[in-house]
Order: sequence, then C-alpha cells, then structure tokens
Amino acid sequence: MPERSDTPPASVLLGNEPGSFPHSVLAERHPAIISQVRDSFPYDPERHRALDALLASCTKGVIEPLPADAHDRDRWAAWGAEAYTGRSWFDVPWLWSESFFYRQLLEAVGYFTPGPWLGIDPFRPSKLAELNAPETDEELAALDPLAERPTDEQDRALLHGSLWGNRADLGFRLSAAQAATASDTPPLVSDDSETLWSLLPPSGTATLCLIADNAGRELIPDLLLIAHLLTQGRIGRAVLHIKPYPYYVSDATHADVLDALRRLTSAPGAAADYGRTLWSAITDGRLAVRAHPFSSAPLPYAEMPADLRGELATATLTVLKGDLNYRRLVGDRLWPPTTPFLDVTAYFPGSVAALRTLKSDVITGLDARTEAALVAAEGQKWRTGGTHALIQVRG
Ligand SMILES: O=P(O)(O)OC[C@@]1(O)O[C@H](CO)[C@@H](O)[C@@H]1O
Repeated sequence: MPERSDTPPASVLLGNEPGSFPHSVLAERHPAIISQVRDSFPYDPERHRALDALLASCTKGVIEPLPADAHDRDRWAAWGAEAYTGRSWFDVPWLWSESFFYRQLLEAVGYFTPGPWLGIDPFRPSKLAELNAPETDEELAALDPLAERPTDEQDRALLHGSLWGNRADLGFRLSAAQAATASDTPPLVSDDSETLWSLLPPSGTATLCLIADNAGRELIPDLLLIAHLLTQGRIGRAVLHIKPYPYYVSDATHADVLDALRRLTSAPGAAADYGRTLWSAITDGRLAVRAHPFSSAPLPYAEMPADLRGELATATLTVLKGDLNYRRLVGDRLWPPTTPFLDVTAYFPGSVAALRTLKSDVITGLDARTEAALVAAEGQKWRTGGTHALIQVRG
C-alpha cells in the first residue's frame, strides 16, 4: 500500500481541453507519428489500412479493444481497458490514452503478429539515424578531455549529460508547438544533486536501478553514467530498466541498448573504454537489463505491482529518467508546482531520484520564488518547452 501523504490529490490530466498541451499531443502529435511510421518501412496494404483505421479512431473515433487473441489483452484489461473501451481518446486519463495509442500502433504494424513484421521496431530507423549522427560523435569525443579532469568534475559532467540527454526525445521534436523559450531563468529549476551523491558514497556496495527513458542520445549518457559509477565504486551493481517493446517513439528497448553498446565499443578513445566497462559488467552480472511489463503500463508508479515494488525496495537508489517517468512517479496530475516532491513520492519503496527535462505540465517540488520567476519570464511555457530541467531526490 502507498504510504500516506498529507497532500490532497490534484486533478488527473485529460486531453480534452483544446489549446492544452495534452490535447495537442493527442490531436497533432499522434497523427504525425502515424505519418512518420508509414514512411519508416515499405509496409504492405494491410498495414496501411490498419494505420488508416488507427488514425480515424484516435482523431475522430473511440478507443477500440485489442484483438481477442492479443497476448496482453488480459493485462490491458487489468490496466483499465474495459472501462475505457468505447470512450473518446480525449476523455480518459491522458497517460492512459497515450500509452494505449502506442500499443495500438504496434498492433497496426504487426509488431506482435506472427509474420514478416513480427518484432520490427517502427521507430528503429529514426533511432539509428540519431545514434549515428555526427552530434553523437562530438559527444563521445568530449569524453577524452573529460578523462583528464578530477573525479568530482567527471561526476558532475556525466550526471548532467544524462539529465540533459533527456532533451533528445524524437516524439517531442515532432511537435510544432514546442518552440524553445529563451529567458534568464536558471536551466535547473530544482537541484538535489548533493543528496544524490550522498546516497552513493564510493564504498562499492550500492545497487542502482536506473529506469531509462529514450534510446540514442539519452541512453548513451545514461550508460556512461552507469559505467562511471561502477568504475568509481559509487555502485557495485546496476539494473537498467528498459521498455519491453517500442514506446513513445524513442523509448529504449533491449535492441537499443545493444545498438548503443556497439556504438560505444566501436568509437575511438575513451568512449570505447566506457563501452568495454559496460560490456564486461553485463557479462559478469554487475549490470543487468530488465524489461518489466509495468515499464510500459499506462499507470502511475504508485500502482506498481508487488514484484517490482520488492525489487526497487532493495535498491540503494532508483533513478527515473525523463518526462514520462516523472509523470508516472508523481502522478499525472496538475499539482500546484510548490507541492512537496517528498509528499507525492512518499509511497515509493526506497530512495528515488528524478532526472528530467520539463516537457509536460506536471511539476512538483518548486519553491515559490522559482515558480514566480519562471512565470514572470515565460508564462507557462517553461513547463513544456524542454529548456528547463530538474534533479529531485527523496533520500
Ligand atoms: O519521457 P520523455 O521522453 O522525456 O518525454 C515524453 C514526452 O515527449 O511525451 C509526452 C507527450 O507525448 C510528454 O510527457 C513528454 O513531452
């Protein structure tokens, strides 16, 4: 059972308010994602017809059930599909609607259907393009001078690399409404990094669970951070939680972890050392990769199943990456921004940290002065523009 918190719950975000960010995701981003997927591979007419049907359903229709023989139909029923089937995508919790959209998209392209498209990730071409982009080479080359710097500088640089790597979100880039906002407000709106480091002293005994977000240019710095923490003895073991199937365009799957590892080991200089550290940590069991079904559940972490709760309870620290994981950590609700992060995460089974760039309306843990400065400079754009970030920790 979640631990009690004195904070009364705020309203759950829905997508039914025209002009709101959730509405734009359902009305504009999802159709754009369908177009992108259509162009990613030479899908056959049946797949195109299924994508047409999904487009009609998600823009003008209602939530359709999964096929009767879908392997995860019961799981989705337990996650709320029975209550939401037949209702408008815009009128059910936004988190649920978005998550089910990705499940139905995979259905449309035959990802789960025995046949030629089984297991073909429709987002892989865009993920690989990003992984192989010259910008990735530049980021990896920056590791060479970093290796000469004092350890505390390396700590900070790699933590911030992982944090800001979260800006690399391919779905986010599809949204025209996401113009960057320039203002004098600090990029970090909340910074508990000292608490984070205090939870991981270099004793070699800590276990880190890192709940990953995006592949490519976010996953690479996440892996670098894990390698660094292992090398420095700040952790003895890490568990990397990834998605069991392609999700939210760029979310990392096991195939993406393997692509990222190969990218590191085949790079010149220090990057390859990090890659080899990770490779041997996987082979000797110090780094485990886990694809729990709940990682792509349409529910907040307060509803996590007992086995996952038990696993996270044994970690010294769980780090959740990214915007979607943040929404799931604090509940996808329109909290007053000064709602204490410690209250809304009181249910979590152990120490927890969020590393997130701000890409949706949900926010907690701000002090009143920071909120006022952000609003004065940017109205409400700071919530969704991806130009601000936070490190929030409950020790
Ligand atoms: O989790 P991530 O990759 O940081 O961000 C996911 C995201 O782009 O998708 C959602 C809208 O679809 C928002 O929560 C957020 O903007």
